[in-house]
Amino acid sequence: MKENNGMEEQFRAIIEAIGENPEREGLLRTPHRAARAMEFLTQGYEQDVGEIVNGAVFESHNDEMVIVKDIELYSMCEHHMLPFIGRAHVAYLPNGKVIGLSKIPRIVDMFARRLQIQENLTQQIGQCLQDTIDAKGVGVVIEAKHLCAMMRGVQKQNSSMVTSFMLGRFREDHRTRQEFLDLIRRQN
Ligand SMILES: Nc1nc2c(ncn2[C@@H]2O[C@H](COP(=O)(O)OP(=O)(O)OP(=O)(O)O)[C@@H](O)[C@H]2O)c(=O)[nH]1
Ligand SMILES: [Zn+2]
Repeated sequence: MKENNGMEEQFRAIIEAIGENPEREGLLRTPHRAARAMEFLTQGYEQDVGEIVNGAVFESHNDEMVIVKDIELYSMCEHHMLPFIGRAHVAYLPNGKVIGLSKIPRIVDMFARRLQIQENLTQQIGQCLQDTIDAKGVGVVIEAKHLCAMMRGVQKQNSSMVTSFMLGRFREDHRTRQEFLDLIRRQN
């Protein structure tokens, strides 16, 4: 964790700028808490994929599609610094190698814990997985709700954004893409 990088003072200034009193009891430790929270929510900048994957790439002759679906996703939009929240579905076709199951949600979190737009987040997850296991194809779909469009702005509570990124066989072969989309739509 970064120490004393000025964030606490900046949060104190924001509290003052909105007309609140940073000295009142309930807000005394808020700059500290908010800075810690922001550091957590942006810790993806400090992480790298080598550390996260930690060598958990295994040889396998299985060449059927692997899907990890319904990965909870919490990120922050880079335009308003408000959360967007949803689910990521990640699939790949192995090419002699598979990745440790837990590593896919870890890769999702590494990119989600940065300031993002959903399209770039989707692409970065897919490209990172491809670079790590050299798969025959990779597919990523993210469905998310953006608080910047719910709490403020257009104030639409029921719309969500769906983005996808397909590489290799998922891009070239519509049956592979369809199989992925069908499997993530199923309830179980
Ligand atoms: N494509 C994309 N747009 C996003 C994402 N997150 C937020 N936005 C949009 O970014 C845009 C920024 O538009 P601006 O007009 O510069 O900002 P604004 O005045 O706050 O816009 P409104 O949200 O429409 O009030 C808005 O349309 C947001 O809905 C995202 O992940 N992807
Ligand atoms: Zn936004």
